[in-house]
Amino acid sequence: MIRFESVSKTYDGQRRAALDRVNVDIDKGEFVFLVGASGSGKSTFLRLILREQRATRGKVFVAGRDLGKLHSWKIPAMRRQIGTVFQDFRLLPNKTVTDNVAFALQVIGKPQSTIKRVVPEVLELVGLDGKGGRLPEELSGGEQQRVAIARAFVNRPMILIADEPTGNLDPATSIGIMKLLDRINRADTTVLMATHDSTIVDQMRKRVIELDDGEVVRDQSRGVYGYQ
Ligand SMILES: Nc1ncnc2c1ncn2[C@@H]1O[C@H](COP(=O)(O)OP(=O)(O)OP(=O)(O)O)[C@@H](O)[C@H]1O
Repeated sequence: MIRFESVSKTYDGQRRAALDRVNVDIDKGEFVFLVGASGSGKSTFLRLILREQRATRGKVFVAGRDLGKLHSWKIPAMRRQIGTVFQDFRLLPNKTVTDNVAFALQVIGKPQSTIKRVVPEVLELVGLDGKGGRLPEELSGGEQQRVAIARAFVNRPMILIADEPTGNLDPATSIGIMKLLDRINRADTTVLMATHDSTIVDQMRKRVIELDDGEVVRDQSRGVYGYQ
């Protein structure tokens, strides 16, 4: 589903590579934690998958497509297959929960009848039924993150990328969010999550890929946050 073949990325004007000859193969339906110190290259790794950045050397494949050869007009369609969730939720503050989720479908041209049917379904899936009429500011942080996950998942993407999704949440709320991501993963969505949350990584026992200074220094199935 995601394949990095000897991928290096050096940002313009930088001497050090943000990613250095990275080889990674992630299968459909896997759940993968991406860990590493600040500046180790996690966000760069995620940006390459979204084609927000291009590899300086090597090849990145998503769903069999070589992103280096992807025409720029094909990028939006490729990105539609990837849901994204961030630490800071990134909801539209003046839109209700329902409208935040519906908007994701409107922009890709889904008919109103589909939107009316699908949005309540996904809100129920994330545990927000009955809260569709609220504004983001009327929700807790955990609930706001559930809206963001609903929005990322409503189009049933093949891949869900989560960049520090529990970074702003307390431990109990974080567990709820992880249960939700686990459920989404069980529905055959490949989940890739960058995190500093060692408790979560240690509890979940999923595959762990660790970056250090742009290099993969560990790739462990059923791993923990740090070395054992
Ligand atoms: N747009 C950019 N231009 C130049 N250098 C960059 C850019 N983005 C990141 N870098 C550099 O690339 C390296 C990797 O950064 P990256 O953001 O991928 O790390 P990270 O692991 O996601 O860090 P964090 O956990 O703090 O989010 C760092 O040295 C950073 O300074």
